[in-house]
Amino acid sequence: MKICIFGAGAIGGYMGAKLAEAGADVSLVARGPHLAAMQANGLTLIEDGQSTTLPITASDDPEELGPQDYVIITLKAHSVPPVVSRMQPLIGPETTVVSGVNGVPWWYFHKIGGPLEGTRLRSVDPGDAQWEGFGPDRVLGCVVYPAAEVAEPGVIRHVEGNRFSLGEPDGSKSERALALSKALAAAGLKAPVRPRLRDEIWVKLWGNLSFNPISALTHATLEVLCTDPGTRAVARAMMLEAQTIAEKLGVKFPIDVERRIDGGAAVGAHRTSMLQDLDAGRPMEIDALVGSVQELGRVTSTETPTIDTVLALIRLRAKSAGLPA
Ligand SMILES: NC(=O)C1=CN([C@@H]2O[C@H](COP(=O)(O)OP(=O)(O)OC[C@H]3O[C@@H](n4cnc5c(N)ncnc54)[C@H](OP(=O)(O)O)[C@@H]3O)[C@@H](O)[C@H]2O)C=CC1
Ligand SMILES: CC(C)(CO)C(=O)C(=O)O
Repeated sequence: MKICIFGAGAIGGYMGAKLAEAGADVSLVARGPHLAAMQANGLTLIEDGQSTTLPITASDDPEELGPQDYVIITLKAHSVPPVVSRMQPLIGPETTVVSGVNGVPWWYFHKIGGPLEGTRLRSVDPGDAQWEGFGPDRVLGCVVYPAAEVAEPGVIRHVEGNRFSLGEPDGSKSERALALSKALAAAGLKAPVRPRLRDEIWVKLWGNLSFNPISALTHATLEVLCTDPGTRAVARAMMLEAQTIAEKLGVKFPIDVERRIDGGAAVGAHRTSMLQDLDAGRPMEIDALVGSVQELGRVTSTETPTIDTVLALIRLRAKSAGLPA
């Protein structure tokens, strides 16, 4: 089984290192100093205080790697549409594309059934680049739970978690989903195949939708913003608007908003990825995490006053920092 991880930074590097360690046929697409370091020295994973360096196939040229059984995309959401055409050499007739990206996935309305079947999402797939360039039938969904970072070029530090939930858009336990799940499990990762992946997408998205922009606007850690009564109320209002949208789309939430916010507080003094991106002058995943939910609000005729307000503020914050909004 040939697996290529496209955009092998923190999450893709972590998954790639675990697969390589287990002897899988895995290659990574990366760029810049991180790629150069992996090509020169291999990929180093720091996990549980132990550092392991592995030889790895890494390239910035998909032509060199050729068609794959699985292409696992672990780019930031906004980085995907511009590189769909560059990914084509990795894609053969049987290739499965796994979308390991936070936020509402571009394939959300594929095989959902009902009147919204096939609806495209401009916020996450402008110009239908992924819908047309991959084709939704190739897609296997993925919710990414681990936290990791690129400690220095070529070096991935695992922070916590090892679950990558997988799910077919139609909820089936397909052969391709089960085979990937087995390969990831053999690498020591948890990769359950879920019949209702969209439910998990929303529980994760609840946090990213609200905690991420609030942290970037206030520079507060998760612990602080989830316990401060004012910002907790803003997060709650955003999450309740999202819940109304999701339930109209058939989602069942296994927990309530208060428990989700308490879970955020329990993570402690974490600076969300959006705050880290803002501080580092990198584009933030605003459209995938917040704009997409506003778009789903329009699609389901749901009012989203708090999401609209926070989205306007975070977009302006990005603009003032000279970043894409
Ligand atoms: N990190 C985490 O703990 C978690 C992340 N996620 C989600 O996972 C996804 C990936 O995040 P993360 O791993 O943190 O992101 P990273 O930025 O660490 O990884 C993406 C990598 O792709 C590279 N890249 C970008 N464009 C290209 C290109 N055209 N060709 C080759 N390489 C490219 C980037 O290089 P460069 O640095 O030069 O841009 C970077 O190394 C996001 O959606 C994120 O929200 C989810 C859970 C936790
Ligand atoms: C906020 C958190 C921890 C989960 O909601 C996250 O995923 C992020 O920092 O992007």
